[in-house]
Amino acid sequence: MSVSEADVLAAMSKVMDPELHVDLVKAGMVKNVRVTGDTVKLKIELTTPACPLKGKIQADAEAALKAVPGLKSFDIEWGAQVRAAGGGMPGGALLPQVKNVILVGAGKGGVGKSTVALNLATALAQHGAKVGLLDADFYGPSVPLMTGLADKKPVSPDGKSLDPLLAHGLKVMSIGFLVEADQALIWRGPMLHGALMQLVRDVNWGELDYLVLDLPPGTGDVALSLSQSIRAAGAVLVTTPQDVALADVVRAKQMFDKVHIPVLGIVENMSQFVCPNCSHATPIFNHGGGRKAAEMFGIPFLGEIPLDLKVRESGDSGVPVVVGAKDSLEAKAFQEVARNVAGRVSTQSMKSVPLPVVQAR
Ligand SMILES: Nc1ncnc2c1ncn2[C@@H]1O[C@H](COP(=O)(O)OP(=O)(O)OP(=O)(O)O)[C@@H](O)[C@H]1O
Repeated sequence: MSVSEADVLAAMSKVMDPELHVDLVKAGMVKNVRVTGDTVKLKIELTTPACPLKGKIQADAEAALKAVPGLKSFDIEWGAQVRAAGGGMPGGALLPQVKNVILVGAGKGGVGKSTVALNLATALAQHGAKVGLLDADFYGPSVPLMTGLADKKPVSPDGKSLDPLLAHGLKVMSIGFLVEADQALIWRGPMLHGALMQLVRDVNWGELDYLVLDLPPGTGDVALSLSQSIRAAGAVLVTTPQDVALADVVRAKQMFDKVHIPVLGIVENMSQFVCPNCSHATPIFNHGGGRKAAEMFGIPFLGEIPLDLKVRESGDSGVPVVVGAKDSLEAKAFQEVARNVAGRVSTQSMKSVPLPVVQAR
């Protein structure tokens, strides 16, 4: 019995991408099908190199090909092509080469937002994605220290734009590179908006799959400003597990809803302290509150990061834990968060993401 390309495509159309809820053929993920006699070669192009469900998709695709009558062998080449949020329309006019802008926000300070933003960005880059990290935490930029770039300054190739600095596979820009560390930063209104637009528009980001943007805590000003000028794939909310932090996460979610930025999910940071000697887990700030909040909102829970000395030390030393201790429990937790975020962003690429209200200059 001879096998045709149509037989192979019919088999692949029975395989669902469990995250996108669409079959591989409809999602345009099946490429280069070449049937020769009773064997087939094809390429499956995932929507992110950090696909959280690759194992399941691979098992299902292989099972479907094994069930094609007459097909004796197959060779699947795996690849990934990150798609732009908003059904192929990237970050808006200000960021035409950035496929997905991911905001990282928190209802209040000190919950580990910058730590999550940095490790998320780095983990995505470790999968092979092109990633930028923009520290827009005007009131306490910590990315220069956390990336080991504290004594560096970005240069301008043309007197107008700035080249981002490079660290750990990321293109990095921070408001902290542009102002002195001890300068009192009293940003408000138009000044804040202007500086933010400079960081977004006047940086030579080049082509990026993901731009991870570390927001200042709590305030709605920056989120509002961004919602008016760029198209974000969505926001990741970081919280610690105790009840008082959860009240802040509720406010943060309401703020993103108000400015029509989809919330991709919640990360619980400083979740439990796992003793490095006996592995006993102590829920210092309680445990499970992030998941509870996610359930309450009906949004995904993206993962929990343990409270650990390594994470704090890595922040101070300029080497993120996903690089410096990449096999640790903490690094694995960040990697899982990154895969889950990438999966959620992929689902946004199938939907239309709200357009900026105004194209700011
Ligand atoms: N899981 C963790 N375990 C141990 N220390 C952590 C963890 N997450 C963050 N930290 C530490 O907590 C401190 C605050 O973290 P970070 O600066 O990321 O928080 P933030 O929410 O961005 O704060 P801010 O609102 O001030 O910008 C840092 O010293 C960081 O290294």
